[in-house]
Amino acid sequence: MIVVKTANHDEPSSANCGVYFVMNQKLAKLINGFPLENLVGTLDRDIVSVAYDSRKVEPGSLFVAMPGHHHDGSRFIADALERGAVAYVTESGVEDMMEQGVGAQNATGIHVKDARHALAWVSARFHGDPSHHMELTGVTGTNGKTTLTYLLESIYKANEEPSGVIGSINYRYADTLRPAPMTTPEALEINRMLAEMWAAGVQRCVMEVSSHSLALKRVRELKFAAAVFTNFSRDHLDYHKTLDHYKKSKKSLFLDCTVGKQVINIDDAVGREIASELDSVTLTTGLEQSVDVTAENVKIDPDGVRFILKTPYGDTEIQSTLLGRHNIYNILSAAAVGLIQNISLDTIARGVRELPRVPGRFEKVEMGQNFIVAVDYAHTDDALLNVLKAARTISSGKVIVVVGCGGDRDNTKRPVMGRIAAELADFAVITSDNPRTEDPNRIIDQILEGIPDNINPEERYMVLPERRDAIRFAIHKAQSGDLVLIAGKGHEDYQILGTEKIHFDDREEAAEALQQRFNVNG
Ligand SMILES: CC(=O)N[C@H]1[C@@H](OP(=O)(O)OP(=O)(O)OC[C@H]2O[C@@H](n3ccc(=O)[nH]c3=O)[C@H](O)[C@@H]2O)O[C@H](CO)[C@@H](O)[C@@H]1O[C@H](C)C(=O)N[C@@H](C)C(=O)N[C@H](CCC(=O)O)C(=O)O
Ligand SMILES: Nc1ncnc2c1ncn2[C@@H]1O[C@H](COP(=O)(O)OP(=O)(O)OP(=O)(O)O)[C@@H](O)[C@H]1O
Ligand SMILES: N[C@H](CCC[C@H](N)C(=O)O)C(=O)O
Ligand SMILES: [Mg+2]
Repeated sequence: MIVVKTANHDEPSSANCGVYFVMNQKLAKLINGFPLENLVGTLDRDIVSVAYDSRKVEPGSLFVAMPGHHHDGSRFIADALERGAVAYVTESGVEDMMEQGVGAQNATGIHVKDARHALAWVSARFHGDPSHHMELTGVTGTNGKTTLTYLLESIYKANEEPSGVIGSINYRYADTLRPAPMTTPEALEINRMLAEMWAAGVQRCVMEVSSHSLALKRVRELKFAAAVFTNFSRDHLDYHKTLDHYKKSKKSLFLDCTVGKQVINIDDAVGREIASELDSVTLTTGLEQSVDVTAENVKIDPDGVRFILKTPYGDTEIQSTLLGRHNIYNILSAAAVGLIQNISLDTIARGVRELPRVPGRFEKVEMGQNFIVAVDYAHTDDALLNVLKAARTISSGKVIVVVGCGGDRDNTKRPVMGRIAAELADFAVITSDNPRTEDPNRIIDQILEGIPDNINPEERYMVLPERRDAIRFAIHKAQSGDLVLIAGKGHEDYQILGTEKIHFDDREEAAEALQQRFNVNG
């Protein structure tokens, strides 16, 4: 094994007046300290950019060839070199590559055991380790991550601080707003964005840390000032295969990454497991156990939640328009992060109060109708269970749910979601979510498999594979005081049919259905 040693890291390349310039970096400095299996060629090279996709290589790039689920990135080294890469990192033997003629153009070949980790390493160094200079909070868990990031962003805003957010809905800081193709992007994009935020004067960033990103080492070389665990339930078994692998990935944020302070919901069994494996936890949260941060005098009604926030730093009254008991957990976690970052209880309470809604999370569609219509991103069985329980406490009449499950994703949750929808709602309309390349009717059959035989389809559920029809049916069925919950797609403004993405927004569809039913605005 070879370990290259050079001087220590510098500050982010260049930052002033909100302008961020990336300077050339020496290859030796980028790879400094990372274990190498072999090295062919010189490290004394200027690197102008890092790329893990050969199609994004430019003259002077370092190309990191990653093992993929469809291709071995090493297949694209020749392409990267043709486009001007001056060095490449690969898990394949560089001498073999040279023998095959790859690298004949005098590029530097670096053989490593773990190219994903190497990408995380060089991406962080190339951008000057921005997470070392900022206060970065990572949020993991099956549900609640996006909601928590919005809460924390609102708390920072109440504290009059600019902040950045990386998560499922978009990536944003200052006046910059980018679409989010992934909840947690690759290490290269994360570090680039953090460096831009830092250069723009943003000191605090909160990011969702998905289980994929942990398993694929996207966040491995980041320094988290704080990490939060929300909860653990079934999801993503298409990728992780076993619940144990999924759990280990989630836990690895706390056990394998650099984390300063921890906020852990120990009402959750996996939260307790993580806490027991750590030497200490900065703040525990929960409603059922003896914890550091909890809620008392809880009131949940159709307008939101109210409670007394009890913390080691004192108590304060919390009011939020976020709905349901699950959101109390999200508020407790956000408040705990605020507290460990020295934000006052008053400011935390204000930040929570001033967040009116989170896009697509129990987002109401209001057209003057006398029943509630809410769009919610519940796409896991636990989320559906929680949101239907919340719906029940909010509705003064019946609860009607529109639900489907995504294709090319975890199919083990389908029958469980079917059972929960049929058991907890008064009426369920089973429909399509994003079928992707699967047959929508097959997905629906798998959902139906979970519905117990004693539930009468005529009275309690029906199938309408076209999502638009399902939404219209539910809205036409609702009576005064009822609640229509449209679950699964939340903020998504598209539907993926096969490999095609069409515009489709549950909120727009619900508004149109209401308009059609009541002939509102014409
Ligand atoms: C399962 C997964 O995460 N896959 C990611 C993975 O794709 P892959 O393994 O299929 O890549 P591949 O096509 O085999 O290619 C291998 C390598 O060759 C490179 N390549 C490919 C073609 C070429 O011409 N040249 C070239 O260099 C690719 O850039 C890649 O680095 O590497 C790609 C490049 O970084 C990612 O875009 C891709 O994420 C896809 C889009 C994805 O859907 N990921 C989802 C599952 C995901 O990450 N989701 C999580 C969780 C969301 C949640 O919690 O709900 C998220 O954080 O978003
Ligand atoms: N703390 C919670 N516990 C259980 N369910 C929750 C919680 N918070 C939100 N939910 C439910 O989960 C859904 C998704 O919430 P949110 O988007 O905040 O989670 P997420 O972890 O970011 O999800 P994703 O993994 O898809 O990014 C919500 O619409 C709601 O139904
Ligand atoms: N980020 C999640 C979102 C799922 C949302 C649901 N609408 C679906 O398409 O399954 C995933 O890709 O698994
Ligand atoms: Mg999310």
